[in-house]
Amino acid sequence: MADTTPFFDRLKAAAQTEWQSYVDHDFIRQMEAGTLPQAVFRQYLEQDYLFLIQYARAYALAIYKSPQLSDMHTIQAGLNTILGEMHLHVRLCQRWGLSQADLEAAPEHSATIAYTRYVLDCGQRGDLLDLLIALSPCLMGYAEIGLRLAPAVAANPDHPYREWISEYASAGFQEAARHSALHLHQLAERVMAPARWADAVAIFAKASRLEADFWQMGLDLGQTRV
Ligand SMILES: Cc1ncc(CN)c(N)n1
Repeated sequence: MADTTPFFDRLKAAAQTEWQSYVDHDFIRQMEAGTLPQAVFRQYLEQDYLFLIQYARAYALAIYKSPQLSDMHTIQAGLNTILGEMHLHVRLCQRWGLSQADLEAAPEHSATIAYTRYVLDCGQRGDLLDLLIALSPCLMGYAEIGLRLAPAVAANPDHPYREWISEYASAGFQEAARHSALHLHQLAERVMAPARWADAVAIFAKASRLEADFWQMGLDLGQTRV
């Protein structure tokens, strides 16, 4: 009998260690507890803005790699979510006196380059499925983290990371993640040969590990630049 488990859930199960290292990173635990130092969050957020610019390029590449017009429409919705997300970064950074131009002029950290260029490379050398697998930890992981952290905000109206958590727990972001997961599943059903499974898991595991490295970069930078 064919496996009807959603493709994304199968990837998560196959790369459980890497996935957990991402969604249960110490950065997230400290954020949930409200103890994450602001210097760490700020370093992370500045790099995340640069990350999202490269991610938007990867979504544009996904449109280029789309075999069907319907794929393009779905990916365009994901791209809009990424571009919309950047308003949060601009808003929060403005409170620290950082303008959008300052953010764009900041140098990319090697962890930002490693992750984003890995994803872009998956798209350049592979097909749309390879690229969507490499992109999937981004939306789906933050949606999972947003839901997990939402009760901490509900319990504490003065939670220092209320705005950030609320963005990823929001109905709009959750819906975007659900749409992306469904699209990934439908595309895998259309084009995925069983022989590709090991490569698919390898891409997903690598992207999840690079997400974990991204949190770690925030923790490390925050310690050195207080
Ligand atoms: C590193 C990273 N990964 C995912 C997301 C959610 N779009 C993000 N903002 N930053």
